[in-house]
Amino acid sequence: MVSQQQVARALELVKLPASGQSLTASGRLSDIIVNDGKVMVAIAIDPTEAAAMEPVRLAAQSAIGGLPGVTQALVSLTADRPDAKAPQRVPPSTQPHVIPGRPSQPPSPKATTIPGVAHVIAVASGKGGVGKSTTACNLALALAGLGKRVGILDADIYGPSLPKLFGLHGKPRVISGRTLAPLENFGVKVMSIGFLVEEETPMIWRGPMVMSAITQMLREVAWGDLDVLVVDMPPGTGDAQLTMAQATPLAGAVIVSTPQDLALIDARRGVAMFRKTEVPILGIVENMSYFIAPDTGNRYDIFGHGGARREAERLGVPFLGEIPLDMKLRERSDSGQPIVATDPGSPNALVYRDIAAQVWASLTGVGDVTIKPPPAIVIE
Ligand SMILES: Nc1ncnc2c1ncn2[C@@H]1O[C@H](COP(=O)(O)OP(=O)(O)OP(=O)(O)O)[C@@H](O)[C@H]1O
Repeated sequence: MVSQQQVARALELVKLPASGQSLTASGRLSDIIVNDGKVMVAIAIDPTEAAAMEPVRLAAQSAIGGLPGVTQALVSLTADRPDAKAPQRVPPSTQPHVIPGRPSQPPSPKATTIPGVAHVIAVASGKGGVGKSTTACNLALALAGLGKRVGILDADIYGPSLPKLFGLHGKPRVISGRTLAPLENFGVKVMSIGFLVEEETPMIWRGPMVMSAITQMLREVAWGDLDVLVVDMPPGTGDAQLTMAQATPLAGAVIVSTPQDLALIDARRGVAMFRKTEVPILGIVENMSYFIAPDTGNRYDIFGHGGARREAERLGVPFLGEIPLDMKLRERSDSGQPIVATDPGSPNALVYRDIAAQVWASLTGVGDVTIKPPPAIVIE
């Protein structure tokens, strides 16, 4: 098993071009994270040094990769965003590897697009546990059901749930160099940090490391041609989420909330965060909106149904739909059999399809998306 000390020693042999100083002694290294053969480290740079430091990054990566016991080395350059009064541009060819640090001066420069990907959308929530990942998963499947080419990226790297939701296990195949092949199920391409680290591993990340991991999953994955890439964002509206919203070329954001006042306050923060970064709000989804008792058919508004619709009206953003609290939905999600893929004709799957149609219409400006019921299966 490789240790942090061994990595630090290996990086002593990598020298900075200008001063000849060793990388380890330069004070530019972040914490070295070693996790079951995978090593992650970031090098702090000034944005103007991006091109000059790229060979250093590559040298560091191969020095770490050459250590016995290392299965994967991820080295990234990280830069604090330059002061707005004195904008400094990073050469486009090196942009993908430069990760902004703690943001200080909104708005940010727009992130570069991902070749082959027409629209990147975020699914976000102001707070955790409201069903953001469940919504992202079923929205992606519903978009695929509308005939779109869809990928989904798990940016919720503190608690990646897409492997479970999509019933996917195993490691992504390395296609060439650093490029990974996404995994695929139900016709949707999926990439998650959960494929790269063991399930039970506690994930301790520093801000720049979060960005570096997400940036690599965005840009060093062979997504191919996609109509939509859905990004399951980390929950919350802190610096990590703001930086993420700035560094990703987002065409829009879907906010997921439960109907309670407390959740709605957080959802409002989510809307404000995307507005600040000039990302259009595609709309708000109310999850766990109501509950229909399966035995009696009685309806219960457990969390006070309708709050998200009112909030959307107040904020002047579209209200996309209501997903009930539903045991079958939870069971299917938890067993890797998402409802839109495995029971596409069910009422809840149709709600997701309706939400997907509205999202697609907003992205493309096409308002005539009609929802056809899925084909009936005839057994003769
Ligand atoms: N409409 C629903 N009905 C029943 N259960 C649901 C519903 N939506 C989500 N759940 C369940 O709630 C739990 C949390 O959902 P999910 O992981 O999607 O939330 P999240 O907001 O992404 O959470 P986190 O912030 O922890 O990533 C899961 O067990 C999921 O199956």
